[in-house]
Amino acid sequence: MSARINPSILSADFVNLQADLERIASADLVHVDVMDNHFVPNLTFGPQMVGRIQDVSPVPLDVHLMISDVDRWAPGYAELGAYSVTFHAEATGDPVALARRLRSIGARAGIAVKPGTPIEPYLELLPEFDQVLVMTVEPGFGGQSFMPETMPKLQALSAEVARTGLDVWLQVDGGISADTIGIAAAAGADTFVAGSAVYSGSDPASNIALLRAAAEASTHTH
Ligand SMILES: O=C(CO)[C@@H](O)[C@H](O)COP(=O)(O)O
Ligand SMILES: [Fe+2]
Repeated sequence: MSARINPSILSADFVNLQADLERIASADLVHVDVMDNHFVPNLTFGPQMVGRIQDVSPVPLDVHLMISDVDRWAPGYAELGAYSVTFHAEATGDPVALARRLRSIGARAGIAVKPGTPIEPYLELLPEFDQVLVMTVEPGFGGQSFMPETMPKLQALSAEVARTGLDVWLQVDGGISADTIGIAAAAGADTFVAGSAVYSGSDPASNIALLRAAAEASTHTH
């Protein structure tokens, strides 16, 4: 497996975003955190801004919706061309219907769970999704500490992926660094979001390479 590294632009410079996007051209996807100050206590940007990011980004968009009323808003992100659109399980009453709608528009459909949300109810729904995002911090802010107690959810997901042979990506988001990425990779994650660990310091490209090497080293030894 080649580890996918998706830098989060939550840690980028919002007034020099195009330049900060070009600095992560060696990444697999760019992770775009949409927050509404309702589902989470923080506010970022909406469809107009994400549309412009889509226009200029050197890599495809991995949109993470931390918003309420997601059934209303998520399809618009698929329509503007996002490669994947991930919504929170806690924000919709019908995750399967929403995932089908996103796929019908042409996006990969992702479902995310907060640290306190169990994964068991979603295991049997895996064929409906292209990606599952296990939050490794409480959603809302970058720069928080990785929560290792979320790892059993990844182990359950990767066992189910192995059992079924489905091609579902297992993503982690929050507190991922060169020190923690190996823990998540060993538990079964294959797609890694990193904000502060990519944009801190002067060279995001070498941070991406470091993270990729650390994830792959850990995957190969397990
Ligand atoms: O969704 C979120 C936060 O809610 C993330 O995507 C953060 O942006 C990750 O930042 P770091 O923990 O890597 O600094
Ligand atoms: Fe995120």
